[in-house]
Amino acid sequence: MKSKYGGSMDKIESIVKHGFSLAREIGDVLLVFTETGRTYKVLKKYLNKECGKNEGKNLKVVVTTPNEDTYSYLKNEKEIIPILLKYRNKYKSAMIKQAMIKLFENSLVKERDTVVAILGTPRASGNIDTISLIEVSSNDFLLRFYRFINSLESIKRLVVSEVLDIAMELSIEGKEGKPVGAMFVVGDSEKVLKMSSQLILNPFKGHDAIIFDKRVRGTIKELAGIDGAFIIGDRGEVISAGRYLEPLSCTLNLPLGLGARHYTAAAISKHTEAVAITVSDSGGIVRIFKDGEMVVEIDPNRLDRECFIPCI
Ligand SMILES: Nc1ncnc2c1ncn2[C@@H]1O[C@H](COP(=O)(O)OP(=O)(O)OP(=O)(O)O)[C@@H](O)[C@H]1O
Ligand SMILES: [Mn+2]
Repeated sequence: MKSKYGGSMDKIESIVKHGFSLAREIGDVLLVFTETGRTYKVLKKYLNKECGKNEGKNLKVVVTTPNEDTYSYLKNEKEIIPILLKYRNKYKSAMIKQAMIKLFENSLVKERDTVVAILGTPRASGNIDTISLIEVSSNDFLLRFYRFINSLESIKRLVVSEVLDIAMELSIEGKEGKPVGAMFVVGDSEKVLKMSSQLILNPFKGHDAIIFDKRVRGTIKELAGIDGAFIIGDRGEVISAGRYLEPLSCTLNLPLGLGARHYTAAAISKHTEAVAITVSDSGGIVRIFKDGEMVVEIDPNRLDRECFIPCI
């Protein structure tokens, strides 16, 4: 039977059925990707069926979508954990990476966990064609990100996750169709401010702006590309933009080819408790610096071989 979205229903049905039974057999988390919610509706039959019940197996079922309407529908569904993806990727591995980052940020996955993902070609709704096995501990990128995000105390983790979302959106969307660079310095702001000075009048002065506010998010994206860094407090307060960082000089062990933005980000993270997140304006790669090290490097869209996730 052809579904109105193109993929044949029987194919989708059997992928969901086998993905679910695989997850029950060897997985800790079942991660289902859906645009319209239809794949979830196929899964729901197995979740509710007597034999499908995950008795004695606390299998977490996460359903993720980039579609706000689908997300509001999923939020009312029992037995699943809905996650909203902030943007649509071009590649399956990038889509899985985005979802895995969300799972880490929400403490839904532990280091030794196995995740079974059911997905299709991104941006082609209804075309479920892949079951993927993700072992956090055997994937270098995922393991590094997992350990980084778990090294942060809970509030800071929320703030860093929000800033990382903004950085990833800037990387994907750019500004007026061109790549845009940015640097965000999160936490230990008193010390960071002492090690920096305003390049321009501070647009956030006196505004009590908070990073979780959608209007502030929009303002930051509008201002992205100006010289200097955004300074964000431990609780998400946006303290300044256009800030020139002058950290003490230090020897850093960074990959070759990075310039002043990245060196300064690493240096400020070495001399303070701050985490620095950069978006490169040549290529859009997002990098995270902590304790003077580049701990994570993410290219939200390129098919990143090194962390290509094996798909069945
Ligand atoms: N010390 C600093 N403090 C704040 N911002 C800085 C500092 N150094 C550089 N930047 C910002 O980084 C931008 C890019 O500088 P540069 O090209 O040297 O860095 P980069 O590491 O090569 O980054 P990109 O990959 O984006 O080109 C500068 O225009 C400036 O806005
Ligand atoms: Mn440069």
